[in-house]
Amino acid sequence: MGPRLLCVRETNAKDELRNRLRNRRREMGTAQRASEMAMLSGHLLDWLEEHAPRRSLTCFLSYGAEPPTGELLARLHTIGYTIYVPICEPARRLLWARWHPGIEMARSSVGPIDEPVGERFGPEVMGEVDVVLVPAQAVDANGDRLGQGGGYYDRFIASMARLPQVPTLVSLLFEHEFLDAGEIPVEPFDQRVEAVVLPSGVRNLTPGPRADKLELG
Ligand SMILES: Nc1nc2c(c(=O)[nH]1)N(C=O)[C@@H](CNc1ccc(C(=O)N[C@@H](CCC(=O)O)C(=O)O)cc1)CN2
Ligand SMILES: Nc1ncnc2c1ncn2[C@@H]1O[C@H](COP(=O)(O)OP(=O)(O)OP(=O)(O)O)[C@@H](O)[C@H]1O
Repeated sequence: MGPRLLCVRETNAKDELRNRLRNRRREMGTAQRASEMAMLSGHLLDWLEEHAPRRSLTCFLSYGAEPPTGELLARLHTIGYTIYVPICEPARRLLWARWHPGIEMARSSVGPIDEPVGERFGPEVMGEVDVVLVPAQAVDANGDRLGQGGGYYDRFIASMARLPQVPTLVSLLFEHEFLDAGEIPVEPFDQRVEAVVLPSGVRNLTPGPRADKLELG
């Protein structure tokens, strides 16, 4: 099979898995999502003590049935973290804005979501950031990640390659969203995360060979 056909197959497989995972998140209900998030947040806060010496990170402002980050963000601010959140730009690029409780929000230029007002920062601000919390619908034991399908974080992570130091990439997942190695279909542009935080604890991931790159030669 040629590279182009291979990508069509992987794209369809991703969409199917995304739909299944989205439904499962909705079926969990608010109470279970909140309870898994509370357990996960405890592990994350402990882990950050060692992995975020400058107390600086990025986090997403959750929407829909994502792991709800509201209380985590407030807690991180209280204990002194500098927090950046993603800003959607045209052409599926991300910029970054500082976040703190009560910051004024305004409608995004590209979609029906609200984003903090204030200065925008490019990828170079990641030189000051210890950890990027990467939104995901699922991650497998290789660190391969399935996102919302915009490719925003894949592009952003690729754009950090030229920085002298890159933050640690970590996803927050509900327990059932951590999958066996190879369960996530991958395409050549997909970027991996290094660890996941689950309600049961932190898992550091050991990347296996890339199936896509092998098949494409
Ligand atoms: N909370 C949170 N913020 C986040 C992300 C995220 O996953 N979670 N993102 C992570 O990347 C970025 C936004 N990602 C997005 C991904 C897809 C679409 C979107 O419009 N999807 C349409 C399909 C559009 C199209 O294909 O033309 C849809 O789902 O209907 C919007 C934003 C940045 N901020
Ligand atoms: N580095 C890149 N350069 C150009 N296009 C890219 C790059 N990375 C991803 N894309 C495009 O983004 C699209 C979506 O990718 P993918 O399905 O992996 O998104 P995702 O990782 O689930 O989304 P997100 O990162 O927004 O959470 C792909 O069709 C791909 O063409």
